[in-house]
Amino acid sequence: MSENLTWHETSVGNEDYRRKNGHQSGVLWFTGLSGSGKSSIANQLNKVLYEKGIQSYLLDGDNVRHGLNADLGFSEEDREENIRRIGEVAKLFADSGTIVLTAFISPYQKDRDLVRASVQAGDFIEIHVDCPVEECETRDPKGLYKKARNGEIKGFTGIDAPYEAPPKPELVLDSKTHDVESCAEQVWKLLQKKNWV
Ligand SMILES: Nc1ncnc2c1ncn2[C@@H]1O[C@H](COP(=O)(O)OS(=O)(=O)O)[C@@H](OP(=O)(O)O)[C@H]1O
Ligand SMILES: Nc1ncnc2c1ncn2[C@@H]1O[C@H](COP(=O)(O)OP(=O)(O)O)[C@@H](O)[C@H]1O
Repeated sequence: MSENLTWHETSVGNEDYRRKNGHQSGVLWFTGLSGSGKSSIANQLNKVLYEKGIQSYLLDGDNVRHGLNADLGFSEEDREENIRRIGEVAKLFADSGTIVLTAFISPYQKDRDLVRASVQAGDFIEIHVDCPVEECETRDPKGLYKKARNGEIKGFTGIDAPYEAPPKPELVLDSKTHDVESCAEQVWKLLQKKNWV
């Protein structure tokens, strides 16, 4: 970090935004294999939140890699930096009173833990979108598993790059046996139980 920097306190803060919005803010961190359903479920939940008048925003893997993280690839170091930057952005959204939904593979537990540790205690909900790799490969919505099997993509998560399933997530969604709406509904119920909404 550069020297000669001073943190500025702002006159309007997180509690003010939360009071104005009438709900809690924080990070809903969806993690799982490619094709497990992170984007579909987070999108569905975001729609539900929007329709209920809740201040929310979805940060999605492919989209963020088109802009903010366009310089990053899929080595372990680049994935770490990808998640670090997304964590910083998510933190800013949460600070602004928003429920931010993130849909990234985020395969390493240490990277997810760093994001959790960077926000206020209780403001991070880790959601494992759990789906066997065989099912993800059958779905293969973008044809990437096929490419990975053909050797056209190297270091593909679940094929020849690791995915560390979270040992203690706040929620596990079984997206093989539950449809998108039902998975989104489970997250909504958790938000109610935790008095976020
Ligand atoms: N090598 C490799 N491994 C995994 N995924 C790959 C790879 N190359 C490209 N893609 C596409 O990039 C999307 C994953 O980006 P993420 O930013 O979520 O990845 S990570 O969290 O940094 O691991 C992922 O999107 P999702 O399918 O939505 O998960 C893929 O479309
Ligand atoms: N229960 C489910 N939850 C989420 N996606 C599902 C489910 N069942 C089938 N799908 C399909 O699986 C694919 C998941 O793709 P996507 O949401 O892009 O996953 P990810 O963001 O994890 O890569 C979509 O084509 C979706 O329609």
